[in-house]
Amino acid sequence: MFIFTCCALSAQQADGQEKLQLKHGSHRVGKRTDAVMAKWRGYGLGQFIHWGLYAIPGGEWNGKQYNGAAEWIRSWNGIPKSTYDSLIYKFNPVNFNAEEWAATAKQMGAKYVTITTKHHDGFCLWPSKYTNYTVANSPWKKDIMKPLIDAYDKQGIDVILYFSVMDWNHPGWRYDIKTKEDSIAFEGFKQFTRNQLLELLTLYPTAKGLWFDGTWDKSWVKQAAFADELETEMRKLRPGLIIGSRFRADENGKRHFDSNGVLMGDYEQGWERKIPNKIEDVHGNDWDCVMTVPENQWGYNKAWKGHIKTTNELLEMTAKCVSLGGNFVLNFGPQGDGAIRKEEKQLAAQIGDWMKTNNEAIYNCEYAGLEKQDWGYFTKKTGSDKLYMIVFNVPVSGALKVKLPANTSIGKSYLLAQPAQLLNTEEISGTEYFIHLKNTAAGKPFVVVLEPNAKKGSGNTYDKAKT
Ligand SMILES: C[C@@H]1O/C(=N\OC(=O)Nc2ccccc2)[C@@H](O)[C@H](O)[C@@H]1O
Repeated sequence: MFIFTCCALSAQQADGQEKLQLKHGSHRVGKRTDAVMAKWRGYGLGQFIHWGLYAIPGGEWNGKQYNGAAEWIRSWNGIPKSTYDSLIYKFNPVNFNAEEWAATAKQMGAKYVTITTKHHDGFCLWPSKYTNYTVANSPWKKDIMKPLIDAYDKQGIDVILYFSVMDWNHPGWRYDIKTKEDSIAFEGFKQFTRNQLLELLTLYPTAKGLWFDGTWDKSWVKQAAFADELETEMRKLRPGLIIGSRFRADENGKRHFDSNGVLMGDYEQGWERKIPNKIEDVHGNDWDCVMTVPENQWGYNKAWKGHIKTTNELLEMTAKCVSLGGNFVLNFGPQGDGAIRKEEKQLAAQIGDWMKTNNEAIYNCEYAGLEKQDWGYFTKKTGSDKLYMIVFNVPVSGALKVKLPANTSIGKSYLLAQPAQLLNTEEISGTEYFIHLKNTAAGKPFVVVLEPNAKKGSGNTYDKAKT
């Protein structure tokens, strides 16, 4: 007698776990090992750009503030949908300057940028031939994506294209497929989606990846086979293309991780406005965290409310992400006229100031595998033993505790900003040390470099307490 599990054939796995044989699950276990993904892994810091028609109202309509995220204002019952949709006739960003945007990202120290090509409202920042709802039919008329991609490429900042599958403007979009009519309409929508994605990859061949969004509704979750085939087609068209875990579900509707718990896509995209706390939380996968400056505003909002993150907070988020093997991506929401708001320009300048001195501890660094200490975060240079201590909390003692692996000692340590000034390191026990700071009134985060040595002899100098 054959016993079929509810959703798929199962096979005994080497470790005894019941592994489902999936047709549309993940096609790879473990991290990608190619050079394109290795470069992505080392980016450290990125920029997100949310820009579109929603930047024109900026979270306000007829003097009333929309309480949600500004880029979702079309979903507010305070605006007739057709009225929002006619914003296309007001899209004329006279202060848009692609070189300025790219220069701001360069100043901040971003190594990659994710730019909205089309958000949930369906308005395309490129002249797509598959819909009229594009820049081509706005007063602006011109392609926005090409000058942006060219400007970022010129700055050496890699471009990832954000694409919302959910498209409120397209007549074929459905939240779920319940009737025959839904099914027919959604088949047309799927072809439209495929056409636009192949169009983007063809028009902008230097784009390194696609950042998918709007893929949580049942209509798309039910398209495991179609999405799987489309992902394969896009990867064939653009070898090395980076696609995250948010694009598609497996045949059981599992998103981000398939029914066997294996990551879908090339990196985990679930870290939206949240950061893992410990290395176990990332399950050995690549990942990045995308973060807003206010609590939850991606598109431009005239009136930022609540807590606005400070430079030091954002630097600490960057350090924490890199210390746990990920990248940190900070969102910018340019104004409807195309200018970047002054608060974001200030943040870019201040973060950039710090990165100018300390980026060695961020770029091409990874999880150091050391016990977290209260003073801040460890990172390790990929392919080297060099360790960095990114210090946010200087202890009153001025002594930074470090626990190294057995048979490792500290060769030398110094402030990254003052490499000639060696710091006094004191061995507490076989693997524990204090790094004694000369100046404990830093006032802003700083980096201590540790150059470890293989330890002569073995183990502890002092016997463990007999308890
Ligand atoms: C980066 C952000 O991504 C989004 N949504 O991300 C989600 O993950 N949404 C979500 C998460 C859990 C359940 C349902 C939706 C968008 O709606 C938002 O406007 C912004 O572009």
